[in-house]
Amino acid sequence: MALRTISSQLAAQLDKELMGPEVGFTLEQLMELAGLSVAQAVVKEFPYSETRKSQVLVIAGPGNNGGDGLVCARHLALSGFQPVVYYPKRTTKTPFYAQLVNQLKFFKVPVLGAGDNWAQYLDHTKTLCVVDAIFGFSFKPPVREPFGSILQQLRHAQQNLPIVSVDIPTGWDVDEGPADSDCIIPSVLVSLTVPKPCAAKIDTCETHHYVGGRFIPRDFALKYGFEPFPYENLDQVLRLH
Ligand SMILES: NC(=O)C1=CN([C@@H]2O[C@H](COP(=O)(O)OP(=O)(O)OC[C@H]3O[C@@H](n4cnc5c(N)ncnc54)[C@H](OP(=O)(O)O)[C@@H]3O)[C@@H](O)[C@H]2O)[C@@H](O)CC1
Ligand SMILES: [K+]
Repeated sequence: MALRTISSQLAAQLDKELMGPEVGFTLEQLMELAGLSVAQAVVKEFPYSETRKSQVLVIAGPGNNGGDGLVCARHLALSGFQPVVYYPKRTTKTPFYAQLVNQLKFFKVPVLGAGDNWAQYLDHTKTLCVVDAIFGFSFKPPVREPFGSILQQLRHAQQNLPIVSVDIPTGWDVDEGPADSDCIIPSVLVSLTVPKPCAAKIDTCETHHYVGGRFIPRDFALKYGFEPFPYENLDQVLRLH
C-alpha cells in the first residue's frame, strides 16, 4: 500500500487546528502523547532486559520536537531504561520546557547542557540507541550551530549506534528528504500523526518506520486527505514497515 503522507505546510496547519479554539487540545497534551509514542517505539525495537545495556541518549532540540524528546526520556525512565538527555539550546518562550526538565530531574534523569561532555554517550558499548529529537517539521536548512556539529558526530556514530528519529530525521528536508549523502540515516523513524513526504525517501531495508501520535478521529484524518492508521488496542504506535 502507498505511504500516506502530508506536506510540512499541511502538518503545521493540522497542528494549529488541533490546538485552536474549536478542538482545544493543549500543546502539553499532544506532546505527552507524542513522547509516549516514541518511547513505545524504542521499547518495541529494543525490548528492555536486565542483562543488556539500557542507556539511551536523547538529544533534544529547541522546539517542540525537542519537547517530544524530553517527554520520551521520562517514559523510558519509567520503563526501566537509563536515559541521558542532551539539551544544548533551551527555550524560555514558555515555562513548560523548564517544567519538563524539572520532571526529568525528579526521575533522576541527567540533563546535560551546552559545554557538557555529551559525546561520551555515543559509545555503542554502553549506549543502546540515540533518540534524535532535534528538529521536526519546522526545520529550515541550512542547519545552524551547535546542531551542525552534533549531526556530524551522529553521522560518525550511526554505523554502530542506532538512531531513532522523532517525526523527521534531523537535517532532512521535510518534503524532499535527505539533502545530501552526509545526512544521518536513522534505524527507526517515528512519524507523528501522519508521515511527512520525506518518510517516503527512507530505505526500508535500513530504517524501520512507525507512526505514532495517536490523537485524531477518523473524519479529521480524512479531511486532511489520509486514511486513519489501524492501531491495535491502546497501542500508541503502529509499525508501517
Ligand atoms: N500534531 C503533531 O503532529 C504534533 C507534533 N509535535 C512535534 O512538534 C514538531 C514541530 O515543532 P516546532 O514547530 O516547534 O518545530 P521544530 O521542528 O521542533 O523546530 C523548530 C525549532 O528549530 C529551530 N530551527 C529551525 N531550523 C533551524 C536550523 N536550520 N538551524 C538551527 N535551528 C533551527 C527553530 O529556531 P528559530 O528558527 O525559530 O530560531 C525552532 O527553535 C513536530 O515535528 C513534532 O515532533 C508535538 O510535540 C505536538 C503535536
Ligand atoms: K527529529
